[in-house]
Amino acid sequence: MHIRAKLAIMSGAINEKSRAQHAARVATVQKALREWNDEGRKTKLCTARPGWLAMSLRTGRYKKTMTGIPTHKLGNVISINEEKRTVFVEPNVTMGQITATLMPLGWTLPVLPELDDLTVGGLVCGVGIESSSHKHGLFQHCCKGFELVLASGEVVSCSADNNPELFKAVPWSHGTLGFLVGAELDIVPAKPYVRLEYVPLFDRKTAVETCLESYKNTDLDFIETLIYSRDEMVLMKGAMVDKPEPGKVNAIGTWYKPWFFTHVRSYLEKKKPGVEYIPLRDYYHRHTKSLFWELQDIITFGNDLWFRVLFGWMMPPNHSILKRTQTEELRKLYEDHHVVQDMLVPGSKLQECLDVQDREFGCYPLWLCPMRIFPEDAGFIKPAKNGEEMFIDLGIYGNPSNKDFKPQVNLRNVENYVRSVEGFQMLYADMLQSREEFEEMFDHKLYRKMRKELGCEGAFPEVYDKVCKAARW
Ligand SMILES: NC(=O)C1=CN([C@@H]2O[C@H](COP(=O)(O)OP(=O)(O)OC[C@H]3O[C@@H](n4cnc5c(N)ncnc54)[C@H](OP(=O)(O)O)[C@@H]3O)[C@@H](O)[C@H]2O)C=CC1
Ligand SMILES: C=C(/C=C/[C@@H](C)[C@H]1CC[C@H]2C3=CC=C4C[C@@H](O)CC[C@]4(C)[C@H]3CC[C@]12C)C(C)C
Repeated sequence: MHIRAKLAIMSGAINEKSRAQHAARVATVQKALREWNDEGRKTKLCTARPGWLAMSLRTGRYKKTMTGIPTHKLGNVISINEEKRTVFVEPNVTMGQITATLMPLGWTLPVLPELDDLTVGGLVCGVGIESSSHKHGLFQHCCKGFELVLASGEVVSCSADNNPELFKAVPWSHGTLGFLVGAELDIVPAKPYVRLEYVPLFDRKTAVETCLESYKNTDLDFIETLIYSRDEMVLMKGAMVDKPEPGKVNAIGTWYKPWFFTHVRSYLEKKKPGVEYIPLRDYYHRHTKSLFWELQDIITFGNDLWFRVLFGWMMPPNHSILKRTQTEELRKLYEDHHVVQDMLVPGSKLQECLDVQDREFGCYPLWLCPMRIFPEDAGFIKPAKNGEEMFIDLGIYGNPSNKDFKPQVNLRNVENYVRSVEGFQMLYADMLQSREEFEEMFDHKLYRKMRKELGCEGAFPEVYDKVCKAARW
């Protein structure tokens, strides 16, 4: 089957047919926009993808008041160009779909964010990061081109050579310049296994130095750190390989296997490094089964052996079902007593940033994922003034141990700190900054220029108006 699929793709037969089907689906987006124009542009626009499907704790209030454009009906992989090493996909294609489609053909994405349900549209118009970002940058840096439908209904394409300003302005724009209907993404050869080296580290200062040094190693395909307490962390260094060493394969994605973060923690208990060979797809989706470590607060016995053996195949509960069935009380509980945040800070500030995290939240475990911000790619994000390219995503997910935790105080303090070190906040999470503070964190120059040129005012809200606290519940 895979060989036949490959032959058909190479002959172009599938590519041509699906391109025609894609054009028909784009026409439905254009039609919706024409109707909105004909009806006198009564409200602003957003996508019609229901808010509870979004990979965020929150749901946009604006979904109820704005006109929804049905981009979420576009969910197919359209064509693969093995010579050019690209794949053309529609915006509602998910990361799970991408690995299932590309890997049997021997390809993968350079940056493949790890939760199965993340969509290309959300990662392009928001931001995407993964443990290969120390080498390849953000999801946006692995995109060759975008196809958009503007508020007027016109279809435009952009890439580094064609319409380069629009190309730079789309990432982080949250659907406020136009509707993404297609994206051409880089692909790279996939190997069947990841050789993963686990390195337990015990003293914060030296551990952070060791991590920062390793993050520079672009010979590694993957690198990340999980931090379990002030002075306990495990650095993981991964490289794609063709063949595993006998007896060292660990298919961590199998339903009865322990949650990945608990498996990683076992290296702290053993107090010595180790090497395993993990099937590539299992590696990519290693944090999916336990939603990082969020599932331990939802199904407290979810990692017990009996549960894994009997019900592990059902995990994780779909985040959108959890959102859809969330009561107001539970929502409030999460809002007041739970942190889900990703702060992108310059590497040189990591030590300090961990201290700020301890003081304001005191959440553990933490996720460290290094990433590059290249000066030439800057758009909504500004490169560091001192030329530093290595940033670290500090992922904070869990219940704060700070007994006096108040989001309005402690999250605000962390946001202020991140802004003061020229860092960035990922915008899928609660964002409490004022409009002025937000404009200090993110560069609005190119964005505003594009909004003017494309006639976005009156058609789309600004990013701030989609991501601030008042816009979501
Ligand atoms: N590893 C990672 O990188 C992770 C990233 N995330 C975050 O989750 C989000 C992605 O989640 P996902 O559920 O896929 O996406 P979302 O539905 O959350 O969309 C994110 C933003 O992109 C806009 N958008 C999505 N598709 C389109 C489109 N076709 N055209 C125009 N605008 C669009 C949405 O607009 P609208 O609100 O109008 O629908 C929204 O503002 C990103 O913001 C990402 O940063 C979360 C977890 C992990
Ligand atoms: C951004 C990153 C990772 C983020 C994840 C840890 C969170 C992204 C979306 C979060 C969730 C969405 C909805 C939920 C429903 C609630 O009832 C329970 C919590 C949750 C499952 C919540 C949990 C955390 C997320 C999965 C990195 C990788 C850049």
